[in-house]
Amino acid sequence: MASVARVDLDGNPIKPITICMIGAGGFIGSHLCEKLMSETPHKVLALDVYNDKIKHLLEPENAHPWSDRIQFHRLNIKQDSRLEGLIKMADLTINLAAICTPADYNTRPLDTIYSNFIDALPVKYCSENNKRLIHFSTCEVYGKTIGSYLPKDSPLRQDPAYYVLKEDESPCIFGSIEKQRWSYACAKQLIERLIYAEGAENGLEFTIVRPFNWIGPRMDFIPGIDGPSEGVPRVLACFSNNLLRREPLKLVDGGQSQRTFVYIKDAIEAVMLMIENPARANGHIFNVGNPNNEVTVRQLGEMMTEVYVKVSGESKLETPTIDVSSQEFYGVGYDDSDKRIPDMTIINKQLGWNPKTSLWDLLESTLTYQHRTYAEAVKKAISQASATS
Ligand SMILES: NC(=O)c1ccc[n+]([C@@H]2O[C@H](COP(=O)([O-])OP(=O)(O)OC[C@H]3O[C@@H](n4cnc5c(N)ncnc54)[C@H](O)[C@@H]3O)[C@@H](O)[C@H]2O)c1
Ligand SMILES: O=C(O)[C@H]1O[C@H](OP(=O)(O)OP(=O)(O)OC[C@H]2O[C@@H](n3ccc(=O)[nH]c3=O)[C@H](O)[C@@H]2O)[C@H](O)[C@@H](O)[C@@H]1O
Repeated sequence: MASVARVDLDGNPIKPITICMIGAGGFIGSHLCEKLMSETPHKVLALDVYNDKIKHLLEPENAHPWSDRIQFHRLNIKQDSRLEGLIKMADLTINLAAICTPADYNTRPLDTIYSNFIDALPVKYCSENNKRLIHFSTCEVYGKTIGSYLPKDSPLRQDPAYYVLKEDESPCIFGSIEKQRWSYACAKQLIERLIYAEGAENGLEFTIVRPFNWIGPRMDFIPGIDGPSEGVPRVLACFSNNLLRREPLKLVDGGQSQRTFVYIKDAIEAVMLMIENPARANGHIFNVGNPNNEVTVRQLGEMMTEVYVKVSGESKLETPTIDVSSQEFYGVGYDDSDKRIPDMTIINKQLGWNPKTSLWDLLESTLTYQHRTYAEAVKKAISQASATS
């Protein structure tokens, strides 16, 4: 409870602070706001163009005990003179705002680069006003592994030195310029360098977070239900949509790419430690992921299919997956990260954080949420579409 004395990792009492959270209405922001409201005394100035995912925290009729600790400001950081004032009112700024769905990187590369680099004005305002910044980057800054460039049968591909991703050692390896997939990773890399330089030259107190595929409830949207019918969200929402509609899951280029997935609730614990332990978090870049939850995308699809059968009580399709080329699914200029295993040394040492939830368990709670939230709406949309066709 907020009234119980809370201490940081060094045993010092934690003082209540005001946080300016940009992109608070998104997937990660909504979970972070929820945690801050229910378990801490901190105040949040929540900035976003949308607030659907945090409405439950804002509605006054729910008479929440935290209603005087969260304030929503609807604004687009591209063009709003209120931004600097809000950053000045806070002790800490957390910047989550970004275009971060791969389907946009090669089809809307300009918007992607502007959103992830040019629009990151909060860096300048934090530096000029001596405010602490926690900035969300991405594991995509590592790009492809060194191992992916070795011959297919090279035994070195099995050596962790060629694939484990380390904040202070691994290079950033992107494809050629016409592979516009890398527009996002490259913009994120440059903003990391800018933040690092502000730290080195102007004393900006910063922490950079590199999330490795955080997943859970409220991630992205279900096309045609709470997002555009033609929209392509990230893989969790794509596969959830297929399962809800009883369609085969589409495996891009055979689903051979590998990912490690971490449960959003575990990852939020890591962000809380960063917020409340500035002396341990400032000046660091942190991988936040779960190296134990590695699967190929094909294995993810198979596991989601099994879990969905369990939580929905529906039968499995005869053909649960189909292969689709990346060109067909994402268009020209797509490319992929082959494998993403986070090294955990720095986050273990500085914050003592470790993820807890297995992939099966996190999929079970997430797909239970997806089924409860969307199954009826999807059925209705399908029957309406068949009635009008
Ligand atoms: N979810 C992950 O696993 C993951 C992985 C790597 C990196 N990240 C990074 O974490 C951050 C948050 O990711 P997320 O998954 O919550 O994404 P999200 O799309 O759900 O949230 C981003 C939020 O930012 C808002 N936003 C974007 N541009 C804005 C603008 N100009 N003005 C105001 N608000 C704006 C959006 O409306 C959205 O609510 C992003 O920077 C993303 O690159 C996330
Ligand atoms: O979440 C992260 O850590 C980062 O990675 C994501 O990139 P990626 O993992 O490639 O995004 P997804 O859309 O979730 O795709 C994962 C894999 O599934 C595949 N996929 C996706 C959707 C689908 O229907 N089928 C399918 O096989 C993709 O080709 C890719 O190999 C996004 O770039 C960001 O959200 C973020 O920075």
